[in-house]
Amino acid sequence: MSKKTTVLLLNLGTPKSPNVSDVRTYLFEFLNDPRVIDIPWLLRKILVNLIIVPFRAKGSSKIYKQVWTKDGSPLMIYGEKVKQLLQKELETNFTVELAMRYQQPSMKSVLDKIQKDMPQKLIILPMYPQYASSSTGSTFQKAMEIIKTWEVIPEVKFVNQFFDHEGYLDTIVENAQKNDLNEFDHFVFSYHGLPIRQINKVHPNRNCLTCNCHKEFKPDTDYYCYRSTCFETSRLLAEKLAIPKEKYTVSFQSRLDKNWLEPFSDKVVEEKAKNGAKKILVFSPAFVADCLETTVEIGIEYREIFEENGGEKLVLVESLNDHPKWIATLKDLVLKA
Ligand SMILES: C=CC1=C(C)c2cc3[nH]c(cc4nc(cc5[nH]c(cc1n2)c(C)c5CCC(=O)O)C(CCC(=O)O)=C4C)c(C)c3C=C
Ligand SMILES: [Fe+2]
Ligand SMILES: [Fe+2]
Repeated sequence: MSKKTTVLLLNLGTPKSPNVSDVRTYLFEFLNDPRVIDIPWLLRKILVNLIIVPFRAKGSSKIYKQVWTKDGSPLMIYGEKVKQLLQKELETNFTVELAMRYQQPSMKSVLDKIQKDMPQKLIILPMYPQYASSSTGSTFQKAMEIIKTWEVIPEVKFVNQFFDHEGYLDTIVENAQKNDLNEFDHFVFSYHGLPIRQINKVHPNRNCLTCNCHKEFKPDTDYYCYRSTCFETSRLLAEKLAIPKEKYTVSFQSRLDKNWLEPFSDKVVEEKAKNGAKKILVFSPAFVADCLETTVEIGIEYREIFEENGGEKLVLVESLNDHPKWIATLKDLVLKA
């Protein structure tokens, strides 16, 4: 007999609307997460509530207005689509739910609903291909805080990451191949950045920036090192697309300050243009759906930087969104869990 199973898909979350007050509420919840701004409590309260949020809300709201569609935020729209498509793909003993780590639909409200439905098994699947404490780790912590209070705790499975899943990689490859790859002078794999101190917490006995975990992926020691898995994801994609080593760069975007992972994507794009690259293709493998960081940051801001510095064409590989191969990948991850 197959078990009654609930699949909980998760993503970061997005403001209720792009208006300044909703963006402020979203940033306030997001950045007060101790796994996101991982500094002592009092310092975080001062930094986030008196400096970052007040200074950032207006600018972020402007950017959210650029990404917003008549149906809302793309991250939410694709989340809902993926939930429905995955539900269709799975047997009737599976129920698929969607929640967001911050804002709505909240993890508490969706997990309350799941608790009432009493599944025998719960699969928690944050849609982040590479593990990071601030994304996947935070989502699991929140889920555990809620589930630990339940009278009946069902069998719970966590899907920690899937950067090396063939289906995930092949979906990106297929999207990239919608372009003529011979046309490009250079390829950039741009990942969401992280503070360096967070990366170093993963392997506290050595410095990630001076060790070789980006050159060679060693699962025994580096399985949860975000920097290492980002480089490994890029190597796997480059191999599938036959892109030679010297033709691609791995970089990190969306930094909040200078102590984040380097090289910074905006600087790479600028430098490539200054060094004569005319056409570049940018991948965003850390994001499974179109969002502010892809559509606006890469698609608009980096394109401008590239063109201002002598480049002609920056093309962004579209996100996995509702691609049938991505839905098949999620199905496989669920069935394997
Ligand atoms: C890939 C997964 C993500 C990790 C890891 C991550 C870490 C992280 N992010 C911030 C700060 C911000 N991120 C913002 C937006 C944003 N971040 C992710 C994903 C990861 N973040 C996504 C998918 C999005 C877009 C959401 C959308 O609705 O489109 C923002 C808000 C936008 C802005 O003001 O720039 C902030 C702020 C930190 C500090 C961090 C880890 C330390
Ligand atoms: Fe982020
Ligand atoms: Fe590392």
